[in-house]
Amino acid sequence: MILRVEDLETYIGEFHILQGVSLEVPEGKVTVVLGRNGAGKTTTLRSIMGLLKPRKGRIEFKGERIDGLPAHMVARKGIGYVPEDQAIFSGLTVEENLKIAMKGNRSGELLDKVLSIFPDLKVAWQKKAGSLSGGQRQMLALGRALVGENSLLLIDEPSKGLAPVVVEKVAEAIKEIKRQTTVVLVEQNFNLAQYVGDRFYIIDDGRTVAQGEMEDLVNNVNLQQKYLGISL
Ligand SMILES: Nc1ncnc2c1ncn2[C@@H]1O[C@H](COP(=O)(O)OP(=O)(O)OP(=O)(O)O)[C@@H](O)[C@H]1O
Repeated sequence: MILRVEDLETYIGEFHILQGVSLEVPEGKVTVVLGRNGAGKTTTLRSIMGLLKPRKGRIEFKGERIDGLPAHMVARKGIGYVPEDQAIFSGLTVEENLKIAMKGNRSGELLDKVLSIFPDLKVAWQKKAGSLSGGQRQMLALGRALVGENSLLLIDEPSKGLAPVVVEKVAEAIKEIKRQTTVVLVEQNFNLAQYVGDRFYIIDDGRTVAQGEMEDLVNNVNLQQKYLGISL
């Protein structure tokens, strides 16, 4: 397991938001985190990333404890985070956004790979990120996390606000990303989750309530109705 999260408890102010989240993330796979609005999915990613400090529990990355470390240290260990609101620099070009994210890596090999996954970015190379479409901005956010040579990516709802045809592109991109990097994906779009996911976790009311192979969830209508509000 590249990442283990055990019985995590996180407060936001006085609110006890996470009350026991556990995850085991196998290397080279996409682990999807599902759950209703407000269940605690984003809070889980932010806690792993060191943006929120958990009050209890432990987080191990490659066998080493990372809970309590500040976010820049967690990032340095090789965990990339693509938040819902896409951390990109609107005033900079696509090229500048990617080159900043490359840190010390100058080989260009990773950049070539990223541009082959996202050919749209090559076309928009000299455009300001702020002038891109929603789909292109999402691809730039994913591209930035990828060129940063991370061994784990935490991706929060990449399909949010995108048209179905663009969601398909994002899905294909995540399949490609999986060939290079382990992924933890928070996603409300069940079709996308099903298409790219290998394993799943369901979080409800700040707790892990179910886990398993994605295929088992696809076949378990009861579980889908109980926690995801999917009615068939
Ligand atoms: N700054 C905050 N202050 C108080 N409560 C917060 C704050 N941020 C989040 N919460 C609460 O924490 C709970 C979990 O939020 P979180 O964003 O982790 O949920 P989520 O599962 O990612 O849902 P969504 O899909 O709506 O983003 C929610 O009830 C939310 O209202």
